[in-house]
Order: sequence, then C-alpha cells, then structure tokens
Amino acid sequence: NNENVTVNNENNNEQKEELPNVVILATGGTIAGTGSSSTQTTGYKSGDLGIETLIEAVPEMKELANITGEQIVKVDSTDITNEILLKLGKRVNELLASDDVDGIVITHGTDTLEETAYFLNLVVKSDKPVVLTAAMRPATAMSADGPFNLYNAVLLASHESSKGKGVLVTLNDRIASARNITKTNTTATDAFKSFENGYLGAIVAGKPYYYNNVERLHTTETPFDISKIKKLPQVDIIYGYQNSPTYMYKAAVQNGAKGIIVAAPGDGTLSAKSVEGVKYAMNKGVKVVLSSRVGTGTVSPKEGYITSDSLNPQKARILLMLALTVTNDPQEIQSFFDKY
Ligand SMILES: NC(=O)C[C@H](N)C(=O)O
Repeated sequence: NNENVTVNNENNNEQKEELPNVVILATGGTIAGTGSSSTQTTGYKSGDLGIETLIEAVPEMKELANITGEQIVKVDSTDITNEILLKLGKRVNELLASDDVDGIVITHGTDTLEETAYFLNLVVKSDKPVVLTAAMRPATAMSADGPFNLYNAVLLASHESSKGKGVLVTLNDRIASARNITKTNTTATDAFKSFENGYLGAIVAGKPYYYNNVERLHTTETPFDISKIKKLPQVDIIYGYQNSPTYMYKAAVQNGAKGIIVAAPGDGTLSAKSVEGVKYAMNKGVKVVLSSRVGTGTVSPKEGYITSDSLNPQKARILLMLALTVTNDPQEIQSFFDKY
C-alpha cells in the first residue's frame, strides 16, 4: 500500500530551522514514470516511482527547504477521480492549517493537471504557496524534465513572493496561474501554455520573477468549502460538432448528471440538434454551461444560457461541480464564471 507514506529527506534533528518546510504530495504521472530505455518517451509506465525516489533524485532541494513527502495516489492523471480531488484538497487544507508547513508541491500527470490545479485554486483556504508540477518525459528518459521542474516547484513553494497568488503551476522554468494554464501538445516538452494574461512569471538563475497579477478570485476568496463534502455532483462534457446528435444529452441526464458543459464549436454556438439536447437537459433541471472547443477566447454572454467566460470545457466542469455544491441559481452560477 503506497498511500500516505511519509518520508523525510533528513532525520528531524538535521532539519534546518532557517529553511521553510515544504511538503510534496505525489499523485503519479510521467514525472514518476519509467520506461525500458533512455529513449522511450511514449508507452512507458506512468506513476511507477514512489515519492521517496522522486525526492532522492533531486538532493539539491534540501538547500531550499526541509522536505517531507507523501504519496496520495500513484496513477496516470487520467485516473484522477472526483474522490481523489476531494482527498487531495482536504489534505492540502489540513497541512496548510499547520504552522509547521510553509508551502506545498504536488507532482501530477500532465494530461489532467490543469483540472486538479484549478480545483485546488478554488478550494484551498490559505494564501501559502501551492505549486503543481509534472513532466512530459518519464524519469528514465534522457533529458528528463521532471527533476528540474520539481526543484523549481520547491523553489516557488518556499518563496515568500509566491504567497497569495492562488495555485501555481510550473514547468519549463515558467510560472503560471492554475486558472490560465493548459496543456497544448500531446508529447512535446513545451506542452503547457498560459492564456489570458499569459504567465505570471519565470524562474531565472534560481530565482522567481513575478510580472503579472492574478485578477480572477481564488483560494480564500471563493465560497467553496469541501471540508464536509463526500461526493461532488456529476458534471459531464458533451462535444459539439457537425451532425452531432441529441442523445448524448439524454444519456447524461439519465445517468445522473447534474450539470453539462458543452464544448461548443465556436463562441458557444449550438446546432439545432444540440439546442434540442440542451433544452431537454435544462427542462430536467440540469445546469448547462456553454464553453468552447476552440482552446482560447471568451464565450460571449448568451440570453438564457450560462457561459464559461474563458474557461475551457475541462476547467468549466470543475467550476460547475463546485458551484452546484452551493447553489442551483443560474444567475449565481454565471456570477462564479464571471469571477473565478
Ligand atoms: N506527461 C504525463 O504526465 C502524461 C501522463 N499520461 C499523465 O497524465 O499521467
């Protein structure tokens, strides 16, 4: 059983008083992935290595912080479930409530990293740094990107200047807000891009440089309290395309969806058949949010519909799940999309 293993990189009397205390929560992904050769960069085993091995691989982190590690789960990020999100969010809040923890790093798979990052951005109740990092190349690959990304994440998590900026994501020496970062490439090491106000900053010569502020509200500024939530409402995403049928909306409703995100072809545009599906779902009390499959841009307001602002479908799903834990009022839900 690899869950909740706690390892310290130093025994306690070697912990340095003057250094901040950073906890690394490991969830799996390619950063913990292993292949059969140094040139294997696809088809490797995701989430294979434990947190101890990740920490041992980057002894330089000990100069930055006293490091403790915990294994939350060991999965490919496509297997991160709502239950895991809740477990992770609750653990982060529990740790940050302690005076002995100054910051948190989360290692994660890249495929759904933006979903977990945005979830935490909405539910963490602290202004201490929470930083997600990942890798595009497995730990066994030549020029693996994981170790330096992990080092940079610990650097950010232990830095005063990272406080109060919401949940951060770092890969490739860049610092991004969880709100704006997204994966844009299947395999390249520069897969992550930050849209809207771009990156918050960069890490240069071992120092974070912040240039932009986060305008959207986050962490302590949201009403979402997961401490007592056992299950998140089911929200599904339905793609829009030429000739798309209505039955997927019916299937979602019949299978218990409380919310549906439409990954619409353009600016929240719906085909006649999609409108039929959306109306069917809305008549059953299901909340429908129009997002876009385009990848960038804001969905403009539409009379009678909730729109996702600039949140892509997978992030809109995260916000709608949380919104439905506090309200069923479409106008209030829209106000969350306008603010967060
Ligand atoms: N680069 C990665 O981490 C991809 C992997 N499939 C994951 O998301 O867990």
